[in-house]
Amino acid sequence: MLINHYSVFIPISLLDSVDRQFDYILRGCHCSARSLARNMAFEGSMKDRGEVRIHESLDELSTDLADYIAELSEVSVKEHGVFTVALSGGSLINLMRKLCDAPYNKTVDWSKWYIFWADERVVAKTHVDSNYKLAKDHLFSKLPIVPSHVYPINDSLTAEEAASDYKFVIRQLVRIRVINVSNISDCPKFDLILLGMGPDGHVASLFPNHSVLEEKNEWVTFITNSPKPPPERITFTLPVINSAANVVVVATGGGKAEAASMAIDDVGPECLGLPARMVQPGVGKLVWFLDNEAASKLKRFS
Ligand SMILES: O=C1O[C@H](COP(=O)(O)O)[C@@H](O)[C@H](O)[C@H]1O
Repeated sequence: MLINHYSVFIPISLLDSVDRQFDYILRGCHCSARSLARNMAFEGSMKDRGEVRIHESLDELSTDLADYIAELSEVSVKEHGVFTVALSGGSLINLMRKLCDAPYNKTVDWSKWYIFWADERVVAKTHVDSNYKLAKDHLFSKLPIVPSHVYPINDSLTAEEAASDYKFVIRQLVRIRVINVSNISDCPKFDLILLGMGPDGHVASLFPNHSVLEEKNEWVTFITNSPKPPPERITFTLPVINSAANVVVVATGGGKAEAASMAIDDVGPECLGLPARMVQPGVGKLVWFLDNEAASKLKRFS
């Protein structure tokens, strides 16, 4: 027997050690009754840190992530005719791979997708380090996305020029209302910004203790001294990320457990400057997709 996408509240007796700020939902995806217990995933929400979804396996996480993105796409297309989505690079792209499979490849209205990058390495679009190349090779070359709806950075420019050019491109699309405008800032309001998180807690190309975290005026900025190679990058700023209608942060593996705890748990002021913790959409929704390893140091889920 297959049981798909059911939800059941955990008996309160099982939650004795859990802070009551959370509403826990026990959720099984695509699993047989016998394997139910093994395939369970936890889902909870916590004030301004958003919703946290913890998965037993990468396969289950990928399915839930694809479901979630497909749902947001449907809602956005219904509400304003398009789905504007900003991608990151890294492990996120492989975790989005299920979007290329049934049913999503047929059911999602790909013609309405407009694709941007929350951060990009300043390298040629054909370079192995390019976030555009990664997404193209593994995602949108396999999907019927309209080529003119894909907005890579201009790779013939310097980092500074590329950031300013990208901002211009986004501004034009805001002007013609392909991209919505935030009503809490003068920033674009992307329907979805998808972020990975590094073991140091960086998101997009916003690195810990970097002056880029202070940028309040620009939509897109650049760095030339990234602690993670390659050094030259452009990135959405925190005001843009925090103006999105939806932000998803995906982190997997034990190497990210400390950063995940610092980003999500109710911890001391020393964590407040961690880039992943500074992701705090003003009116949008924040959802964390973690596997067990990345969630292993979360106080509230242990
Ligand atoms: O350099 C980058 O790293 C982060 C995290 O990558 P991951 O492989 O650890 O998931 C990524 O989100 C960002 O887009 C990328 O430029």
